Amino acid sequence: MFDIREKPQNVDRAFLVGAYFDRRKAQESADLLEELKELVETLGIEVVGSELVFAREMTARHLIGKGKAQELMEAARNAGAECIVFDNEFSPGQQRAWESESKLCVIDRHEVILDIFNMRAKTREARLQVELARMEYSIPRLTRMWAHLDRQGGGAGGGVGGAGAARGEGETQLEVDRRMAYKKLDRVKAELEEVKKQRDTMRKERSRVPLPHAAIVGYTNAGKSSLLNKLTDADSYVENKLFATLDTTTRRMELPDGQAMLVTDTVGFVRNLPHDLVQSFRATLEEAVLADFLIHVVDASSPHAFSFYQTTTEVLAELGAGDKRVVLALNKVDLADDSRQMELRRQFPEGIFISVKTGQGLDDLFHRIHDMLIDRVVRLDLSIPLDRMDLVALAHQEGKVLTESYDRGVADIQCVVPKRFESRFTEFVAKKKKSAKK
Ligand SMILES: Nc1nc2c(ncn2[C@@H]2O[C@H](COP(=O)(O)OP(=O)(O)OP(=O)(O)O)[C@@H](O)[C@H]2O)c(=O)[nH]1
Ligand SMILES: [Mg+2]
Repeated sequence: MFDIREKPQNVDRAFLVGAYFDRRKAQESADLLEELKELVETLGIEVVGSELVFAREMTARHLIGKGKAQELMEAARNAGAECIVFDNEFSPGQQRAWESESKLCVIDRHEVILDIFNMRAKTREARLQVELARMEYSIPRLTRMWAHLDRQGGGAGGGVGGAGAARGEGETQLEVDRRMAYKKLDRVKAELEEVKKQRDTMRKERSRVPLPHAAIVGYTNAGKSSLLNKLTDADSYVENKLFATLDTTTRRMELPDGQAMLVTDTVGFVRNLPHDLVQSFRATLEEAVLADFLIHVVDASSPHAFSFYQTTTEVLAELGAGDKRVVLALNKVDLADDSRQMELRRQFPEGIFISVKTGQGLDDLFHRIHDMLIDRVVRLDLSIPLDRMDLVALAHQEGKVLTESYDRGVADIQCVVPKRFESRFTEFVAKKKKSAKK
């Protein structure tokens, strides 16, 4: 069988490297390296050292200059690291070069995130999505895996290839491995399709009850699951960890005025999230794309709040949810002092300060959500001819019919329907009755 390396499990100490090639990016790269530290620690790996490197140009073999590369390898070894983690994305070739010269395992940010996702994925769908993303990442790196096995004296039969992977004539072992890997990839894709179909069915079931639907989105650790729990008395998995949630949970909630709606919790975003990982979580995030509006949660206590906010909006745009209406909730305001709050007010004039922990600001949030629901529906007075009874049926099905009467081949109805259906009815909007002025 084709297996993906479970490398970080064998690694206890890591040395981090972040390289930047434009002096203006110094601060951003330093922040990202700090975040990488958190990501690596999430995997249970101790960070024994790190270095931020400025390089004038990228090189094909080591990404950065050879002398600097050797210096870093030396530093990593001296610090007792078993692994070098790069904040930049590596080509498979660059990764190989670093590994063979440093004799340490070398991974990049992409692989760290894949491993965290792998650790966290719980439902079948999330597991399949992660497996798919990891396979897509690993296949171009198969030569490297194979080299590892060779070195361990494992060779044929172990890890890659295996039973049923008989080598065709003129086929190298590597080609056999690739063929097997692609076969497995297709299997996982097919299985995922199946799960998606089930999810679609569930969604259709849900849309039969025409409840408004909001999705909670935001950077990882912002407090999305906490907010869902607070809003719905639900029991979503809350933890002070990155990517605690990898599946979407949809729950019903009631606003203080008794109005019901659905709320979905989603996976958190992170800067430099591998593109294919975003793609593979597209299905899960579809909930966000299909929701009537979004509740964007930002961790107000983080000095990086604004850049977290930007990342989330960028990923949302990439997913096709860029033009959704948004309620912006600046959470954890209990941890932000007055001057910080003033700064946030400048950065996010439309934001609502909340604290899921203390309950502060939740009433404001409810109000804003309530406002969102009001302009989601439209009230119509209609005169529909009887040969268009399908529209009367549509009004019943998708909205609420308030009054209904039949007279001389025409159905007069007053109804409230979701805005997206309004255009279907415009032709039959009742002319205003002539006012009896004369
Ligand atoms: N001080 C404070 N902590 C909060 C607040 N809201 C959430 N937290 C904490 O923030 C951490 C992250 O909360 P989660 O709800 O798991 O965050 P999330 O956005 O769902 O995170 P992921 O699922 O990892 O993307 C937890 O330790 C929460 O207890 C708040 O208003 N104030
Ligand atoms: Mg969560």
